[in-house]
Parts: sequence; structure tokens; C-alpha cells
Amino acid sequence: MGKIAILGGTFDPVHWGHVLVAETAASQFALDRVIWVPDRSPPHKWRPDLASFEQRREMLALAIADRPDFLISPRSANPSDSSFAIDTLVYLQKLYPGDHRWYWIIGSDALLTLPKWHRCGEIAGLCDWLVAPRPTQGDRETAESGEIGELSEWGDCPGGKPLASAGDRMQVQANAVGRRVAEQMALLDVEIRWEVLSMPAIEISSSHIRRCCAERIDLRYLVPEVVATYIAAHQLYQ
Ligand SMILES: Nc1ncnc2c1ncn2[C@@H]1O[C@H](COP(=O)(O)OP(=O)(O)OP(=O)(O)O)[C@@H](O)[C@H]1O
Ligand SMILES: O=C(O)c1ccc[n+]([C@@H]2O[C@H](COP(=O)([O-])O)[C@@H](O)[C@H]2O)c1
Repeated sequence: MGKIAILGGTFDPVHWGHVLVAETAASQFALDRVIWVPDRSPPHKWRPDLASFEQRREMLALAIADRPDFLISPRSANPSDSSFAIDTLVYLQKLYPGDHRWYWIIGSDALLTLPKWHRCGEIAGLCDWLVAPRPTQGDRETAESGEIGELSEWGDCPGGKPLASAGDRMQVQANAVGRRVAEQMALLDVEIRWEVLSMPAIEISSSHIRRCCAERIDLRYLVPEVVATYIAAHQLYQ
């Protein structure tokens, strides 16, 4: 029996946050493979300057080229294939037949949306959810504007004492997200298995990378060098 994980996303572009999350999950859960699934045309992430699917896929291939256990799903290459997560999982389970244990690697911000996914009641129970601590999009925008935001509402710390560090707070927040989603899924009679990855929250996002490109800020330490070179060569996000 193998352990196979899926990491889906828009990857516009892929960044070190994605790679570190995959690496952490692979080492903490002794995964045999991580299958990366770039979404061809994610309706919720569509923008006029979205890099083409081929470009996002090429950047992803460059970023994970040195990891034989990281693969890109062949499914997303076909434009007519559905990009619903349930269809991806069922397809990959057919591609890798056998008694494998299946995982889905996901940021806590994205896990929050699980109860709204297509056929969420089916997919939720078909894999274990490996949750990377991450501020919500709202928190990230608020932090960039310098205001105090949603994060302050997550202060469900033991005994009401302030937590030692922002890292602890993100672990608490990710656990709160996991519990909340598990409760929502329980209302649909679905029990989910989930675990928060033991890692610091990485405040890198594709949106931040795109802003850096627009402002001509160096991408070093934010994306793999091969990806920075690709972005510059193709003049993306300018
Ligand atoms: N820094 C990060 N830490 C933890 N999880 C992350 C991080 N960046 C992305 N993810 C997770 O990876 C998956 C794919 O993310 P995606 O490709 O949409 O990147 P993104 O950085 O969230 O993009 P954008 O900023 O455009 O919204 C999602 O589950 C997301 O939560
Ligand atoms: O299947 C769905 O209905 C669905 C709706 C929204 C998001 N997802 C999945 O959630 C993962 C993270 O997506 P995102 O929004 O960060 O690009 C990615 O694998 C998407 O395919 C899936």
C-alpha cells in the first residue's frame, strides 16, 4: 500500500510556500508521491492577467524538477476534463489502482471553502486532509494594510492567555478551521479525517509574487530561481 497526496491549485505562479508545504507533508507523513494538480481555468481565481495554463504548468514543472516523488497530474493537460476536485481524485484513484491511502494537501484558507465544493460530501471522506497553517486572504490583505483584522477574532487560546508567538497562533487558527469544517461536514453526515501540518505559517502567496513583479521587486527567496527566470523571460505579471 502506498501513500499518495494531491496538491491542487492555480499556481499563478508556484512559489516556495507551495513547495515547502508539499515537502513538509511528504516528510511528516512518509508520502510516496505528491501529485500536483494545476487548475486549468479556476472560476474563483479568474483574472484578465491570469498566466496561461501552459505557462503555469511549465513553471510548476521547473519548480519540482529535482523531486522524483513530486509529479504533475496528466489529467489537467486535457482541456475538456472537469476541474472539480472530486473528479480529479476519482481519476487519480483509477490511474493508481490498489489499496493506497489518499491525502489532500491544502492551506487552511482553502480548507474553509470545502463545504461549498462540488459533491463535497463525497470527496471529504475519500481522503485525509493535511492542512497547512495559513492566514485567510482577508487577514493577508489586512496585514498588508497595517490594520488589525480577522486574526484577532481567532484568539481562542487556552485560559484566554495570549499565545507565545504568531506561529502558535496560526497553528491554533488552522486547528480551529479544521474543527469548524469537520462540524460543518458532520451536519451532512460526513466524518472527515484531518491533521494540521507541523510547520510555521509561510506568508508567501501568488498574489504577493504578482504584486512584486508589477513593482519590479526581486523575487529571490519567494519563488525558485528557475521560476523567477521564467517569469522574467516571459514578462509575466507586469
Ligand atoms: N504560503 C502558503 N502556505 C500554506 N498553504 C499555501 C500557501 N500558498 C498556497 N497554499 C495552498 O496551496 C493551494 C494552492 O494555492 P494557490 O495556487 O491558489 O496559491 P495562492 O498563493 O493561494 O494564490 P493567490 O494568492 O493567487 O490566491 C491552496 O490549498 C492554498 O491554500
Ligand atoms: O471541487 C471544487 O468544487 C473546488 C472548489 C474550489 C477549490 N477546489 C480545490 O481547492 C484547491 C485549492 O484551490 P485554490 O482556490 O487555492 O486554487 C484546488 O485543488 C482546487 O481544485 C475545489
